[in-house]
Amino acid sequence: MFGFSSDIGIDLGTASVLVFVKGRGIVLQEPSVVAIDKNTNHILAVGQEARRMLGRTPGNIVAIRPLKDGVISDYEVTEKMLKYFINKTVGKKWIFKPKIIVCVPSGVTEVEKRAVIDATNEAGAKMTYLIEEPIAAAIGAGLDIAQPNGHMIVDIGGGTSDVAVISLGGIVVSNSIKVAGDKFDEAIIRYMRKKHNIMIGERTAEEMKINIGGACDREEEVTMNVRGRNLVSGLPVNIVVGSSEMVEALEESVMSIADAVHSVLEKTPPELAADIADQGIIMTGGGGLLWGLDHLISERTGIPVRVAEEAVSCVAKGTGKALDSLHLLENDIRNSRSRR
Ligand SMILES: Nc1ncnc2c1ncn2[C@@H]1O[C@H](COP(=O)(O)OP(=O)(O)OP(=O)(O)O)[C@@H](O)[C@H]1O
Repeated sequence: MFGFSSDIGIDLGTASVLVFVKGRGIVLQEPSVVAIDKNTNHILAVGQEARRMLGRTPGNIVAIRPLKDGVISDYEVTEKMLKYFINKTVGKKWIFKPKIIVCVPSGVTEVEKRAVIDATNEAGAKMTYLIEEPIAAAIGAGLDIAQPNGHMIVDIGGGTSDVAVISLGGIVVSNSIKVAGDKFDEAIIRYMRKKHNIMIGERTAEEMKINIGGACDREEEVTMNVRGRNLVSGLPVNIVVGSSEMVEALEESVMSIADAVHSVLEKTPPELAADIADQGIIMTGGGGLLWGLDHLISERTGIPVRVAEEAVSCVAKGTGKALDSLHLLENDIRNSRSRR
């Protein structure tokens, strides 16, 4: 059965992929994970199903996260994953191929941009456009970025934290660091190994971050039962971990994000800095939901911080909305040659 395709916005994230279809909104949100049979090179599962396999695969199966630190680390697998998600969204056979906008972190190099464009074209786009993450996040957070008014966006994803000052539809000052949600998880794994002699998996670390993690101490300590493997005995163990321990584990990562925000503010022209001081900083992305991070950045900068509504889907929504203004955003969106 042949179908008509609609234009698509994709937030191609390190942790998850979100797909926005014009007229339908966000239609897909799945982890950026692919499970592959190493012997045959066949894809066994993509997204949610593949994520369940992370850390639990037999020798011949590998569960891969093809994006690392906000950029494509495994090109072929990224292309296959994109193909799968695009097919899942619009079907396999189109009369017209869709135009696709993909969102990339503000710090990506030309080579990395090219890799995203090629993978998307290979996956079936008629034309691929790129939009920088902070611009998409700002549009998704409902800001009117076309005005001569300074806005600061802090988008904390899985692989990168993007800090940007936006005015008149463009980025004036920005910084992108490879410290975000994934580094929080790694810090928790390291902490558990050092302090408790326990090895935990990535998924457990993420659960701990979401349930008891924090950038500063809570009024009331919360705890979680954590399962792992004792490094000395090699046996499975259960221990109770408290939220104040997580503050200690995450301190260094959280501080580098606060430093990045501070350094962008230092480089911001005074008029725009005054606008930001009036309106506050907007935080988006899943990593921005870390308990108390808004509070910590606000304390460090003296500027109020607001976490955007639906912080995780903000970038995808903004990418989708940008489909309506491709002509207006031509300066920020890099066009690519279409492929046959
Ligand atoms: N409530 C929460 N508290 C803390 N972290 C969270 C919460 N919810 C999600 N996260 C984290 O947010 C991160 C994913 O965020 P998001 O989906 O915005 O990233 P991404 O767009 O895939 O990554 P990137 O933009 O770096 O490519 C993950 O590290 C996830 O563990």
